[in-house]
Amino acid sequence: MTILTINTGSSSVRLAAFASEAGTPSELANARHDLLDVEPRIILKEFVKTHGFMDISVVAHRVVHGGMKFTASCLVDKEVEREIENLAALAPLHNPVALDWIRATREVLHPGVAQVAVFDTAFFTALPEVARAYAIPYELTEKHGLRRYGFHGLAHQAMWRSWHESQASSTQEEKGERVITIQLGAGCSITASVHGLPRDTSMGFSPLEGLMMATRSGDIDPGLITFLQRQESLATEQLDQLLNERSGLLGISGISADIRRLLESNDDRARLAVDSYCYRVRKYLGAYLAVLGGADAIVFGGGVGENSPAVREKILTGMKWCGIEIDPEKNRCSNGMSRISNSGSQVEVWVIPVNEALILAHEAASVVAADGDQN
Ligand SMILES: Nc1ncnc2c1ncn2[C@@H]1O[C@H](COP(=O)(O)OP(=O)(O)O)[C@@H](O)[C@H]1O
Ligand SMILES: CC(=O)OP(=O)(O)O
Ligand SMILES: [Mg+2]
Repeated sequence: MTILTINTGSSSVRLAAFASEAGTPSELANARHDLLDVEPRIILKEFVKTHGFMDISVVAHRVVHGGMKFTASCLVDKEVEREIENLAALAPLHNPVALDWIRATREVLHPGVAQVAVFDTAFFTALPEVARAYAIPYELTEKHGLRRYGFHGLAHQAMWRSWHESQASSTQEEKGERVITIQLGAGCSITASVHGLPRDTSMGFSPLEGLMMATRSGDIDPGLITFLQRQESLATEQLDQLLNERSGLLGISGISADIRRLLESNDDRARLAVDSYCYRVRKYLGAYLAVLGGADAIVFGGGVGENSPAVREKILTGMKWCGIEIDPEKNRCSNGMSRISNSGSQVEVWVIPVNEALILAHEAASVVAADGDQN
């Protein structure tokens, strides 16, 4: 069986194909495209043709917001599509794009191909109630399903699994399993987990809350929103756009959403943007150390987390007091999966390439198998 996985992020789309028989899916090919100017039909046709994949039997799509209804992966039908569409306003950078790819897949591949939706939110379904609740009137919470949903579920799961596998081969005594995973891509979030189960996470009801991101604000005082609404006479759509597309690194710097450009710049606002970005991660890290009562490992992933030693260093410098010490040389030279803490660090610090595609492939295989058992 050949599985195609499609991961639509806010700045990129990643395609991968896997061969899957009884065991672990093994990757055959992958491709990454910037989301700007991408036409799903053309990309899909090209990917299938280039690699000669004529036998794709299932396609797994990452869908960022699954709301209350989707707590596990499922086959996509008209009803599921409608629900993903209904949630589009809460994940405007993601759900509409995922829908585009679902529709393009139906057109480009043969009609019998099964499509599976794998939700970023599903991993956080069992988040403890204290971490989930918003302090607003409870009737509204119940009426609208207002909770911290949490996002980047595939990414945090992928980082945790890779870290856990690395421990299995370790000869040391059994390690604790309090892990803080930090996903820094175009979207950014941080999750505290124990034995692979999330205890808290920074993204909330929508993927806007928490850390500062490329173009998203992350945490801001809700009072600021009502102030701007009044003073700037902003309509709801304009506010959505301001907070999702014109804020974060881009908003503060006024130069770029790409942290590489800001790190190279001498501009004061570029520096402020990078400093605020790293400061926010450090602040959350402190909070999650308190939530977990310390940590056994910290893991960095995502386009920034995997590739920017400068950002990792800014976040973690001066944390020896709580047992975190990175090795500057290991940090600078990290390549692929690597441990960048020094030997005296009580908390291990890792850089781990985030393999969301493998999680997608596993989910696709199990949904198809469960469907086969039912029929
Ligand atoms: N070498 C690098 N140093 C710093 N940031 C990088 C580097 N390479 C890529 N990035 C950043 O990674 C981000 C994209 O990360 P990615 O995880 O692919 O995003 P997405 O959230 O779309 O999945 C971009 O904003 C880019 O600035
Ligand atoms: C949820 C989210 O922000 O995802 P991404 O970082 O891939 O845009
Ligand atoms: Mg991503």
